[in-house]
Amino acid sequence: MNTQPELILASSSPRRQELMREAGYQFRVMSPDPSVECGMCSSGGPAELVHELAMRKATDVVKQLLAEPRERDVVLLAADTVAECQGQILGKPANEDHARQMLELMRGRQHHVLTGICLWRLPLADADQQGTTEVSVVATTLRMDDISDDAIDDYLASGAWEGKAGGFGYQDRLGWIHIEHGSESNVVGLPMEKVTETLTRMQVFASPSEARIK
Ligand SMILES: Cc1cn([C@H]2C[C@H](O)[C@@H](COP(=O)(O)OP(=O)(O)OP(=O)(O)O)O2)c(=O)[nH]c1=O
Repeated sequence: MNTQPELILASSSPRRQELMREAGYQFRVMSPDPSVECGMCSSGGPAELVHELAMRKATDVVKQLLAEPRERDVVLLAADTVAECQGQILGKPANEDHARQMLELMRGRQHHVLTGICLWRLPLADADQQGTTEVSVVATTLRMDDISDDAIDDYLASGAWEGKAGGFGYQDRLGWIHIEHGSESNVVGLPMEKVTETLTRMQVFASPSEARIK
């Protein structure tokens, strides 16, 4: 009998799925409804925003989960990532012009990428089905070179900005965005150091053989 809790990644982000697979975790993917991100006020700053959004995404998927029969404990992971530059919070760009504005703001400047993660343990034998949650926010500091308009145009034409907070993908190895300090995986959607530490405490372990095969 499998005594480990079932791990659920509450995210439709391909990069988050890849990071968890690379680390050797076995998990099921469930997607939070994108509407949970609507109407959020960011006046509290980026850390408060990603904290709240990670919680909202997790809550949405817990609701979906409680509607299905379960045989074992569940541990669920949800996350939200934004960039911040000069006090402006930069989420996923709505279109190419929006992505251009973000890149123009960040060029030649230091900026931050923050990811909020919510880990939610839902035991089977929990009468009120509340479980326990742990929320953390991790920040990474980056700097973008003072790139030309042409370089921005080329990147935008590639379409690689789509669906990425701040309008760039660090994983695209652009050569003009550098990490000054902090976690690299945090930039692309999950602070794996923090995720692994918290999952280990919740008795969820990666399978070393899976990690080696990758
Ligand atoms: C900064 C940065 C972000 N990203 C991605 C990670 C996230 O998928 C996305 C930020 O949007 P999120 O709203 O955090 O996540 P999502 O909408 O893609 O997925 P879900 O809500 O279902 O979990 O930006 C990169 O892939 N590379 C980067 O360098």
